[in-house]
Amino acid sequence: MKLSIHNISKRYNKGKKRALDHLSLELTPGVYGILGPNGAGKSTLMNIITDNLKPDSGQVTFNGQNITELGKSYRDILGYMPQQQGLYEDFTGRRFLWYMAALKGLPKSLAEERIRHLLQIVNLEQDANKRLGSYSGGMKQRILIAQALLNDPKILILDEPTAGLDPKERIRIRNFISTIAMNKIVILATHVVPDIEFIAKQIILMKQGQLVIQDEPQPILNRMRDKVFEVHIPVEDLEQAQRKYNVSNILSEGDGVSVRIVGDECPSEWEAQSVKPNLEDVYLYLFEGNRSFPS
Ligand SMILES: Nc1ncnc2c1ncn2[C@@H]1O[C@H](COP(=O)(O)OP(=O)(O)OP(=O)(O)O)[C@@H](O)[C@H]1O
Repeated sequence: MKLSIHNISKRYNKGKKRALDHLSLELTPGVYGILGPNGAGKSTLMNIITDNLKPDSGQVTFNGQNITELGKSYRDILGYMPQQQGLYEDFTGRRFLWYMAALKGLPKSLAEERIRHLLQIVNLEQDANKRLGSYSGGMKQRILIAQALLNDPKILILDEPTAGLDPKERIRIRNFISTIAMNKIVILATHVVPDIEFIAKQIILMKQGQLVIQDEPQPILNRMRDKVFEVHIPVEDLEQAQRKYNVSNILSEGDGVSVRIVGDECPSEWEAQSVKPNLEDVYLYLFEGNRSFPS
């Protein structure tokens, strides 16, 4: 199973605003984490992959066939969880799933079985008859994931699935995504960087409509070796450190602060220690520091 994005470009505002610029990707089963600052083109890409938006040039193919030509048979294998908005607050969780199953054209008997199964999977059986308006943020995210899974999709697209959740719910949703990812192409766009570091087979980093990097987490982290440092400094020096360096984290420690710095050069003002990079450091290095990896 392969989803290919071939050289896609897209502009808005009569060509004035460039959203995607000759983007190409190859996706096979597994979780892909899409990361990029606001305006990088993530939503535009997802809208094109879901065939809700036409690119100006380039094409998306599923197993070699153009998705536009596949039409309904492509939509039948697609599951999409949009960002949380416009939930039917008066619907119960169960009624919402029935409604979405009808929109997707699922036969009644199949819908009944899927809804029962999915309510169990997302752990909302007990709350299925409560109004969505009374659901917590995490419960709403879970019912949205459940609706995306109604047709047992081969391609699952999740837009910010953990937005606004507390850490416990985030971990739960993250683990849940891992377990349902088997034999599916899962595309997950998020600003919550640590969420994908642990579950993504590959990370896709985008900036200004272009692909910065598509690779497994470890090789990306390896490229950050000797670019992340920790210094222990007095509080008075913090402002100087923030002015001069890309600071990724500050931790109050005793009578000073421990500061995590991302950059090409080891800070010389203080005694610095090189530390193990994480994906947040990569994000900061590429996007806040406006740098690129040497090829
Ligand atoms: N309908 C539209 N009309 C005009 N410009 C648009 C439209 N949709 C997106 N854009 C612009 O295209 C660029 C890419 O936007 P897109 O929403 O795809 O990025 P994103 O990475 O999803 O951003 P975010 O993280 O903020 O959701 C941005 O500069 C945005 O302002």
